[in-house]
Amino acid sequence: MDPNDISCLNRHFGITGEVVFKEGPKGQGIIDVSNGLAMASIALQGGHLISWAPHGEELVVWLSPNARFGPGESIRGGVPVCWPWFGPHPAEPSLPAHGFARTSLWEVIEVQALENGSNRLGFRLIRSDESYALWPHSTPLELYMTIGTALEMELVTQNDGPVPVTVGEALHTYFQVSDVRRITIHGLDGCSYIDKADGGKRKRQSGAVVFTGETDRVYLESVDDCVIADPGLNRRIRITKRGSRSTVVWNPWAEKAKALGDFDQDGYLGMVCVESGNVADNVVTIAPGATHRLCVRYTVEPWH
Ligand SMILES: O=P(O)(O)OC[C@H]1O[C@@H](O)[C@H](O)[C@@H](O)[C@@H]1O
Repeated sequence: MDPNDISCLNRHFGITGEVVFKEGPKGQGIIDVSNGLAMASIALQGGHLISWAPHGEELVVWLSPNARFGPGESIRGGVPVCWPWFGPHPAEPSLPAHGFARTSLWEVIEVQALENGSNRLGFRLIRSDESYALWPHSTPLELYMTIGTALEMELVTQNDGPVPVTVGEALHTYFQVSDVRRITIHGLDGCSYIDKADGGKRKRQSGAVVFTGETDRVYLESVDDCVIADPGLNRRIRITKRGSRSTVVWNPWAEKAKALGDFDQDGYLGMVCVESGNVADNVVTIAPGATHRLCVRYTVEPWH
């Protein structure tokens, strides 16, 4: 099946009124999910979830109004899939930052209506000559999303090759917040981190994370739940994970956001990235024939 053919996708995988494939900005294939519990949208390029909110809740996942949707462009916001390396390539800095999964086309492999009212969607990364040139390994990659009161995402890397492969990865989730200067992030107290906004110095977190300027940190050996406490939106967002030993916390602040060019005026104040993955010291080596799973669950809790 042509992975871009909207009517074919609707015929094979659509669920009337619940899971609908459509043409989005710049002709990109988009899936709109609206069930009794939540709404979400996903771009087929990047296997990129671009919005999610349980019913009755403000958007949880943030998307820049200036996000670019062109072929091969990464979308500012949502949940970019960083794979098979995170940030700059470890040996070759001219290669695309965060790997190629977020700019590649993904094919749909399953859509299900679950008994609890959620929808489960499955995607497989489509490999191309270009991506084999960047990453000459046979490592099929699948992504599963369950859309309901909770959002669950599972990134599954299979090593089909004859040698071990080492993967860096993250679900680079952008969260909508009332004002990044007023939120706190809990669950990282005592973790050591690489401060990318301070020349890569190694530091240790003490207490909750607060934001007073550009923040770009890779927390290592971080396995506990992270909670974004947002008094302005009267809620806490809980991030629970398995198969992930790193958490990346990022806000570009004013100058960097301006330089990136796909944030709107003061847009950086309304977002924060809390990324679950395996990065830097925590990259994962997968033995031949083995499978690695990165699983993350997002829920919204009331303030009180
Ligand atoms: O602009 P990009 O490639 O989407 O990356 C955004 C940010 O992603 C974060 O994960 C990195 O830690 C930052 O260093 C980076 O600036």
